Amino acid sequence: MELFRYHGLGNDYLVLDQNYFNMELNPERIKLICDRNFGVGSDGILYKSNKEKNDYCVKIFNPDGGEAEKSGNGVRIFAKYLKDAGYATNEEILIPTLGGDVVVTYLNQKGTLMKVYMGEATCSSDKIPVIGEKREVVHEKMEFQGKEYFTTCVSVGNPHCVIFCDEISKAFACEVGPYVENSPLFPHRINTQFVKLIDKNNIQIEIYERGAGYTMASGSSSCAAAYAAYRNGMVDNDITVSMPGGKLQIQIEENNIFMTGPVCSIGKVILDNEFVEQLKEL
Ligand SMILES: N[C@H](CCC[C@H](N)C(=O)O)C(=O)O
Repeated sequence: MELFRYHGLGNDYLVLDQNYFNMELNPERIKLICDRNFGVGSDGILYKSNKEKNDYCVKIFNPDGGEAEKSGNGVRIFAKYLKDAGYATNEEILIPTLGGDVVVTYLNQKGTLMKVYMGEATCSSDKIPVIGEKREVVHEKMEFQGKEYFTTCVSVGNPHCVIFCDEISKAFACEVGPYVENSPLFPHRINTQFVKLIDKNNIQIEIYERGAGYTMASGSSSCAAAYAAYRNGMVDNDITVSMPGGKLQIQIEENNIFMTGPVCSIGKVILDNEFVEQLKEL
């Protein structure tokens, strides 16, 4: 059984292609594969099933075993895998995800840099979702861990809670993030970004992901944080998002979101039968 490791700005994923990994996935198997001590270790799994009628369809799983509607680094990685594995030969492809279709344009022959149409962003409470009456969740006071924060909530296919701060840090993201992720305000839980405004074209973020915790980078988080800053009138429509793992370029056209960034292939992982037997028991 083989799987393929990639990363997008230090947000690493394992690609499981049913042609090389012929085992059904379940939450327990996902958790063990993603475990950084007892398994291969990863920020998530990108699964290519043979059951889909569209060959480019991807299922996205978080290390906690839950399924995500979309992943920005994930779709860039999956597009690179499709090219590396010889499935994709065109310079532009459409990848269906649970949270809507994305369109990937390869910007070089190797496919290590690409521009992705991530779909439409929205702050509408019913689309995220956020409990309460239907409204635009922009600059709304919310309480987490007994403290009040002004938040802007965004869906780009998956849910995000964006909090603007004068200073941000990994420690702060890891302290507050779990309370936001699991707040009763968010029926599907939520990804959280802590955002420092640099200028009209630059923001810096720290990320606490739903089902994954702290990550070095996140494509959908970058889209959500940039869109939230745009909706609050803080930035223009061309924003560089800086994260601990690197930078992504976000462009906003009305509510349409475009993300440009790199992907890196790390290598193939061949699972020993001993570990495969462990997975089969789950
Ligand atoms: N944890 C996210 C999915 C991965 C997002 C992130 N890795 C990205 O690059 O967008 C969720 O549950 O919606």
